[in-house]
Amino acid sequence: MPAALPEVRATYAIGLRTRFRRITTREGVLVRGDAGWGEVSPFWDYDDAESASWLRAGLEAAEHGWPEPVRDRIPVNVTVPAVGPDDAHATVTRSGGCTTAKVKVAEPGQSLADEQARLEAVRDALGPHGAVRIDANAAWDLETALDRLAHLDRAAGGLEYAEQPCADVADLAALRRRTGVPIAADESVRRADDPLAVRRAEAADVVVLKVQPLGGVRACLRLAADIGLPVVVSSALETSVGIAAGVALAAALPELPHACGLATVDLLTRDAVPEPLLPRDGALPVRRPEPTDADLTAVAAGDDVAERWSRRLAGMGAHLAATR
Ligand SMILES: O=C(O)CCC(=O)C1=CC=C[C@@H](O)[C@@H]1C(=O)O
Ligand SMILES: [Mg+2]
Repeated sequence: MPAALPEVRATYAIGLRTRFRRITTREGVLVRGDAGWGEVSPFWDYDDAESASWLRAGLEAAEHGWPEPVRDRIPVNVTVPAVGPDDAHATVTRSGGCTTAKVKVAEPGQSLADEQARLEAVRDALGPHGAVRIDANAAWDLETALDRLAHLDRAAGGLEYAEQPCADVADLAALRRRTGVPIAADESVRRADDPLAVRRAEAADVVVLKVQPLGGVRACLRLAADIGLPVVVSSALETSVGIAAGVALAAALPELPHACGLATVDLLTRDAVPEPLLPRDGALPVRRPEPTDADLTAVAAGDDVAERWSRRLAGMGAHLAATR
């Protein structure tokens, strides 16, 4: 039997200001239940089985809400896509006071020199006291990672950490033993059959947790407790409706030693709420913005896209029901 699907209030299609993760438009559905608004927006390259966790997170938001916060502001990093140095500099400067930057590297078609120039520009914009982290999205083999990290650590004037430099947990562990740059695991947690393998292999200093891919705020809190490593909560490039779930997780974690990757609404050309979750003084407030009818109309996708999402939701629902 399929899982009960939430009430879909809008299917959205919103442009990205810069190509990110090789996409230029973000799509998803906004749902509404007794506890509030939720977002379900798995990327199109995820099948129904992998997307079922994203639906589970949207259902949690709409039907149950989230645990009580233990803090009221969430320090965040500015996210710098794989852009040129001038754009990277400007992105940091107009970030809303972020003192940590996460810089995308290993973009296909770009050179080490492109990455070095981007990192130098980011350090220049942040000043000496800011923190710079990079994300390679699992692109490098072990030897490439060792070589790149040495160069990029220098260009950045010191890296806070490198997120998912290699795909394999064994390679992350080997790299961690051979470099002074701390390692963060993202895909090895959110797309792995066994997210605890990172801990057992001593493959990471930090884990990146994302609410939708990991099936909700409560599922992430359990995972954080099981893994026992410092957590950075990051977005899955959602509207402020989805970002609010990440904020709720970051607000409920017992410890939050690093800035979170939740300042991504600015990567979208518009948001689905009147008051977007954007940083001020480098932090997001702990609140839950609500879309208005005018917002929903402004972000609404065409009928063909809405029809594709309706079929997709049914497929996710069937998987969720089968795994309950
Ligand atoms: O962590 C951040 O600063 C922003 C979120 C972010 O980088 C990502 C969001 C969505 C998809 C991913 O490719 C990407 C990531 O790998 O962390
Ligand atoms: Mg990542």
